[in-house]
Amino acid sequence: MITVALTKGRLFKDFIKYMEENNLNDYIGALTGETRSLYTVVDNVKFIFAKGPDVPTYVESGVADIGIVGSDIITEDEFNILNVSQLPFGDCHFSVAALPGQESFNTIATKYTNVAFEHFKNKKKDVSLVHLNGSVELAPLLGLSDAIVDIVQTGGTLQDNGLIEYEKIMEIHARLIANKRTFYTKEDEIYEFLQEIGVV
Ligand SMILES: Nc1ncnc2c1ncn2[C@@H]1O[C@H](COP(=O)(O)OP(=O)(O)OP(=O)(O)O)[C@@H](O)[C@H]1O
Ligand SMILES: O=P(O)(O)OC[C@H]1O[C@H](OP(=O)(O)OP(=O)(O)O)[C@H](O)[C@@H]1O
Repeated sequence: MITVALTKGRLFKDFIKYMEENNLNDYIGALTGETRSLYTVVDNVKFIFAKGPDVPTYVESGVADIGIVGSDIITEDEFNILNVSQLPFGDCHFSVAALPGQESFNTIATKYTNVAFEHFKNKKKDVSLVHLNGSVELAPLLGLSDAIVDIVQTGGTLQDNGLIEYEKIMEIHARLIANKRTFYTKEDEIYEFLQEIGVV
């Protein structure tokens, strides 16, 4: 038996869409049922459904053998895991955004304080960071910050709130991560699963 930690929310929807588009039908039925259960077992694979930042925690501990997580999560925080490979879904990017005509970028609101800190440090720019847990676009509208560092996918949220992108910081993709020990001790089962989902 192997345990696979899946990120709930958008990344899960992208994963299902990717499998549907590629006719990888082994797991779709079991994963898309109407239930609030947070795990399901299909043959030799147990899937658990977790919030993004918790997926590497499960994998690091060995409770899960492999995981699917956004690169945003493992860029923001360090985990003792194998960062195995990029997956062909979950594409978006980190950007700096603000109101049009904004001239100073001294205060930055973000969920991703480490990403923002590194970005402005590399530019040799000293900024104050304001940590928020969501709806980050509100901050420049209300004067809490000059700008934000946030994930942009369609650009719809920025547009609907009258903000524009000033700088793209980095691309984000779904990543396959693995436990440093069980990736080798359960190599055959993991390889078989990765074949079934078309990533090897
Ligand atoms: N538009 C987007 N906004 C945020 N994350 C996105 C977006 N598009 C793809 N992703 C990817 O999906 C992952 C999970 O995103 P999701 O929005 O479901 O979680 P979240 O915003 O952390 O959760 P919640 O909204 O419940 O706090 C992210 O870690 C990221 O890699
Ligand atoms: O470019 P878009 O396609 O509009 O996507 C980007 C938006 O989606 C995410 O927010 P989310 O909906 O997860 O809500 P949150 O602000 O509460 O995190 C992200 O933080 C942006 O606000």
